[in-house]
Amino acid sequence: MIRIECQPILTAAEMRAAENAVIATGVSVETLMDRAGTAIAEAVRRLAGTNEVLILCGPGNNGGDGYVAARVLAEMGVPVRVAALSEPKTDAAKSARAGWLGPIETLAEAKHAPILVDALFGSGLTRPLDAITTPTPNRSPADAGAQDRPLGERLEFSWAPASARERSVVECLHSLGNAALLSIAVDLPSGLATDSGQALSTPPVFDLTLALGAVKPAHLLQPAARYCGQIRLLDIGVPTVSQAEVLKTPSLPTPGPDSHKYTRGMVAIIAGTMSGAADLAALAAMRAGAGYVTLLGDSQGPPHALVRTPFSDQALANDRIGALVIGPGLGRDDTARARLEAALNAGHPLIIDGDALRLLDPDHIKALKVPVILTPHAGEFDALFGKSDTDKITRARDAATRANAVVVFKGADTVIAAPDGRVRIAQGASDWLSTAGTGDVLSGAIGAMLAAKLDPLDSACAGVWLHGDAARRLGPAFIADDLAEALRSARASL
Ligand SMILES: NC(=O)C1=CN([C@@H]2O[C@H](COP(=O)(O)OP(=O)(O)OC[C@H]3O[C@@H](n4cnc5c(N)ncnc54)[C@H](OP(=O)(O)O)[C@@H]3O)[C@@H](O)[C@H]2O)[C@@H](O)CC1
Ligand SMILES: [K+]
Repeated sequence: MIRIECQPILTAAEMRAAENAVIATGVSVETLMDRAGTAIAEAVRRLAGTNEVLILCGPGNNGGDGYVAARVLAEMGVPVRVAALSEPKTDAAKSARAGWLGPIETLAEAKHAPILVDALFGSGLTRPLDAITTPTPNRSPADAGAQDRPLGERLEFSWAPASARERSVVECLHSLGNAALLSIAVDLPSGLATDSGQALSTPPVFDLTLALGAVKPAHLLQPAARYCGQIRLLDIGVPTVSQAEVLKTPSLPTPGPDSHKYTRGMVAIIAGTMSGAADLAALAAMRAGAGYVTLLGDSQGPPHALVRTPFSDQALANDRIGALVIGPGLGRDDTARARLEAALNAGHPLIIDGDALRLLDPDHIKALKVPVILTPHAGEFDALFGKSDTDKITRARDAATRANAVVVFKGADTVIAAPDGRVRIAQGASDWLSTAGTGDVLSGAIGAMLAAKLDPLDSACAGVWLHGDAARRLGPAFIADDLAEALRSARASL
């Protein structure tokens, strides 16, 4: 089981292409399925101990992985049962099914077990699970329970119309998941759309998802990601490359004996109508490691290390400024517009956030000759680039190309896109980040990275990573001031 940090992220089609490339070298689908099922069985055995395992198998290759895992677990001596939704449809899944010599229960009648393994649907799911009625096996009501059926006896399913007494697949999955001590999804929790991260149906929240061969967008994008629990990658011998990767822990420059405040980087923050937001960005820039932070605008108070200067074209012209942050608390009045115009023309690398994003034209940004990082949340993104039903990765990538800027599309699933198509997605954001001022903190942290001369994509990634790590350290109910302070601990952990 491999941690997913830094791993390539593949869509369903990209994963199929990667598998087909391996198949073209003479490796059969059955071999890939055998590798997948064996890796699943090994992972499950480590977690299950002596507990009984129930594996739910669907009609496609995800179900095939489940049958292989069941066979291998049984060979390992782990108590295992199988429940199926229907007969397998693909040749590989049929062959995997044939290798399982134990009985098969119906999903609707399956009794729970301490360990639940969901191999109903993976990357092939195209429609909601509720569209499925539970199948009924062709056997008499007097027939004994499936568990008592002799080894190897086949159970033929037929598809019956839904009746009031039939349980939907979603209901079965929830009730078995709720009763389990540990629930594990094979590749993806059943019900999730691989590429968009939408929940076509609502699965239970799993404890662990075992991604096969590669991380998929649904492991990271909301709402899908919330159902995955911990995510681990299983290697099935399929080489993968992608321009999209899971955000990694940054490697940041540390000061040496020759360092001084300017070599560590000077960040200027432009204040506006709500100076507290600019104060938060400034504090964050300092705690993220900037050598010199100046706040241009009308504000007072600690910390004393923050250099407060009235806004002027002359103050903005300081050629030591390595990153200029504009937007937090800027307002949207004429003064705000004038300050934004001055910032765009100042010739410094820019982080544009908050109110400034509401005043911008993306095609204007494209014409700028300096590195630009935009940090919109969903509302600001829609206002700047327009609404769309397309997935978040594609939207962020298209926006980055259109504006010729790094775009940090914020949220519980922050997507960072560069104009050249590279994408990084953060995982495991704290839900407690949903509080006022955390966006201001992020813009300051990114400012510190850009001023330290990291390239724009690396700056955005490092800022998002530090921000996420600081939030995790704080636990519940922190405020943005705490978050800015905690950036120091996040940096110290590197
Ligand atoms: N390819 C490889 O080399 C390897 C692939 N691997 C594994 O394969 C998985 C992908 O397999 P997959 O493509 O067969 O898709 P899967 O998720 O099993 O489901 C598709 C089936 O479900 C059906 N179906 C869809 N929606 C439905 C609905 N709502 N209600 C009812 N039915 C529905 C659909 O029917 P159809 O849409 O064609 O009518 C089809 O029969 C992947 O996640 C990984 O686990 C590994 O073994 C490694 C090697
Ligand atoms: K699954």
